[in-house]
Amino acid sequence: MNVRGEVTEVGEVRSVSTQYGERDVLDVTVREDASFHEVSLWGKWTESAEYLSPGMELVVTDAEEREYAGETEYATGKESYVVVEPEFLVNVTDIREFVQCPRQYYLSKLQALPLKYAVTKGTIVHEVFGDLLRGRDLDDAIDERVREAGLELGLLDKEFAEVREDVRQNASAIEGWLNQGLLTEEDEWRSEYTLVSDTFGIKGRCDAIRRGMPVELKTGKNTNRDPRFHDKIQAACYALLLSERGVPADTGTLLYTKNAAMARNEASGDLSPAKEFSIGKGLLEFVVRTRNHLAALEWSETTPTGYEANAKCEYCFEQDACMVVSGRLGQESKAGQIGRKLPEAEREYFDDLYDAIEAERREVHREYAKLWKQSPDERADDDRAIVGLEPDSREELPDGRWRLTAKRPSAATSKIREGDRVLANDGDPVHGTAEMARVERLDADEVVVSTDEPVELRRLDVYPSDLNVSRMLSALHDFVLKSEERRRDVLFGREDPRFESGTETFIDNNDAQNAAVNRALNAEDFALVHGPPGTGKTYTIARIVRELVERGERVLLSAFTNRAVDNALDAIESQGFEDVVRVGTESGVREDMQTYRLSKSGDPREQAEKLESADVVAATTATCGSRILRSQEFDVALVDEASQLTEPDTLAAANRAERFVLVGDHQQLPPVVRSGGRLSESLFERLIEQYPDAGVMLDQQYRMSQRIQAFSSTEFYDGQLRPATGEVAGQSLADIGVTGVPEGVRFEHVEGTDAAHTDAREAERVTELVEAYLDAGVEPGEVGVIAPFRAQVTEIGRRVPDGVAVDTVDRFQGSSKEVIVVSFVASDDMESPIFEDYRRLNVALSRAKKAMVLVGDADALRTDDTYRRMVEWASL
Ligand SMILES: Nc1ncnc2c1ncn2[C@@H]1O[C@H](COP(=O)(O)OP(=O)(O)OP(=O)(O)O)[C@@H](O)[C@H]1O
Repeated sequence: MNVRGEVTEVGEVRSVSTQYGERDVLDVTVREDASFHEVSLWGKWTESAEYLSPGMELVVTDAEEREYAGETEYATGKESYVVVEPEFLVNVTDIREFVQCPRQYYLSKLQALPLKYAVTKGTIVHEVFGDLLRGRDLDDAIDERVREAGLELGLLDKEFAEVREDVRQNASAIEGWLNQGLLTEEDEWRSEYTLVSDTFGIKGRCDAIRRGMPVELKTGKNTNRDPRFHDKIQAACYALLLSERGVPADTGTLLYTKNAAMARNEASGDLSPAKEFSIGKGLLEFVVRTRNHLAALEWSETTPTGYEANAKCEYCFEQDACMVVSGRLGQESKAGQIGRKLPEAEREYFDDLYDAIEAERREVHREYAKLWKQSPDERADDDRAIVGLEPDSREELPDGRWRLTAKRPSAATSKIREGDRVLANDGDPVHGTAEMARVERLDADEVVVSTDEPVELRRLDVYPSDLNVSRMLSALHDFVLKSEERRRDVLFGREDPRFESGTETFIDNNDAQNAAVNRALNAEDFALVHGPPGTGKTYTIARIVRELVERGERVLLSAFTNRAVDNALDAIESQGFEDVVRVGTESGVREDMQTYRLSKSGDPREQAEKLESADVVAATTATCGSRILRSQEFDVALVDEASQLTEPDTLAAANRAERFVLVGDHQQLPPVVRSGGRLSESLFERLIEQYPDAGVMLDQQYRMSQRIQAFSSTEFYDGQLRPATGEVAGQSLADIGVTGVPEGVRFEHVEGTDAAHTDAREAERVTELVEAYLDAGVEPGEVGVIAPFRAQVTEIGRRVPDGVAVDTVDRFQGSSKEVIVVSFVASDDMESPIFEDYRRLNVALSRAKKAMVLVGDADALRTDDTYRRMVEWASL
């Protein structure tokens, strides 16, 4: 049986004589639910004494059980593994690096892979390998895969023909091996296999499985008889995960594709590309112990020094980088330190944000653990999965991928959207078969996804990825260790931001907007544009971009969401400016902006030229951290929705440019982070508080009637917000031909219940109100309903007619409607916060143009000061 629980006590390692001689043993107490277990860890498992501490989670698999003095005791047996913090899912590639050197693992985490030919080529060769296994023609596969990497190759100054030849040499080795008769008809192949283990706390994607055994591809050479040790480790990880699924994988194969590509006379060693080795329990235990060590370092937030493993720094090609990082950040490292130590403030800042980012990563892992901790129904209720699918058809596509279709008996709500990358699976995403998939279509009664390999499509799961977390870390690294001193002086408050003087007229009907454009153009370091709801942020951004380009500057235009990036492009386009390149995935970019989208695939030179010559490049901040955009430099980075971005996310864009302009509103939604803490404050908010003079607030709004905007203006903008024109102020439903229904703002009292997150009675009332507006002639697309909880959104969604948008505040930010109904989910007290914080309330109350109805329990709402003022205002 497996023992799994929280460590409450760790003993001392003792040596005892047993029938096998002297052996070490470590006693640990583990709490599993309400009971405490004494567990003895024997032999090498005692190593964990060095890092095991109370509070950690521990698993002992196949523990031996015995009764002693009326108590059940457990001990590790021959088959056992001991796993520390299994919920922290360590990537197989990280274990491999950690074995090479823990410090290298740390550095890779910080620095992110740059654009490098070896990396791009490696990816292409892996893809061609998968294609060959799927039975594709070698030449076709090479042609297509090289083309697909066209943009990266072009930026690396590579020609199509040259890369083709290079890849061919590597791929021929594989093909030769596949054809060597080594493989018989019985060979069962499967390429790219996603494996996750909730017991061992490991996840990864194996290059291929042959007869149930792992095969790993390496695009390097190795003339020794044996595979390299760290390569073996990687294959052993997969073997461990496979054996957990009942496949006793005792052999691993490493394919070194460069081996056959070398001239025969070059080396005297073993030139066969494939090297097999046997995988014994000892190696698997080593893998688990290494993984434990890594997880424990992460748990205790300790920076590796390199001493943990017996790393040989003098042979390491990362030695210099390692010494610089440790020198500047004042870290202990086996390689030693060079470089000047950064000022204390910067080191503290680095440490604080590093910890915050890693805390966020742990939250992502916790989210991941819900894949097995929650039942399918719980996941569906939580909107994290679409369950109960019935596999319908599967079709192999010309490129060897698969299109899978399934029927969807119930169209429950979920976070999954078309274009998302999800985990498609047979009903059990962890122990069954699961494949990464792209959602092609999501209808009420059918789903269509595409995958590399077919699966029985019974369920789709949200796939929590820590890619964004990794990108935050490299943005932090780039800022602290690579940015200009001047930038750090300003952002760390040692110098004030500077502005050139001079004012010109760019916008003649709005003074604040004009001041904002001037501030942005005059900024030598950065400028801030504070834009409350509907004040023309996008309009102002478009004007700034156009003017910068006219002055010969290269601009990076970025925002948190694809939607905001596309909106800004739209505004730029409507100013008659079209020299723009949009970087993003096909599914992320809006249909009418596809013409600006730069495809990653194509002729290397042409694609690179398009990017490098573009005056304006537009992408989300997440994409700003990609290999492609990290190869580009700009004069100015202009970031919209900056108040919704974490500081490192904003830096990802700012790092790419000499100056930056942030546009946002810290009185609306803050950054969305799971862990809270330091990441919930945006750089925008920090800077506007530190340097109010660097910002300009847009004070005229083009959206709400006078009556609607009043509360938001007094509560959140010191009463400074005002309607831009008389028409905006005095607008009424009559302007759109609707009469006989209430305008302005109204409060509807509904008696509260003690139900926490839904209220059916209130949903009924909301529906009646919506119907009254529709009956009076308001188009469904012009009516919106906002509720604080998803459960209430579902409750209302199933009642109101199609076409009426019903959603949470987060989904409404940035949009507006003629009529808005806000459901406060009447409850009889204010125990659970309604809109989490007042900023969400501000967003909810500033979406309507002409009519807004607030529905809730007035007595309960009145117990909070802000809500009391709101009820009074709405009941006027
Ligand atoms: N100076 C201006 N003169 C005329 N119309 C303007 C001006 N500035 C903005 N507008 C108009 O006001 C409307 C709102 O502007 P915009 O979409 O730029 O606002 P926003 O602040 O980005 O909105 P949100 O709060 O939703 O992000 C648009 O229709 C825009 O054309």
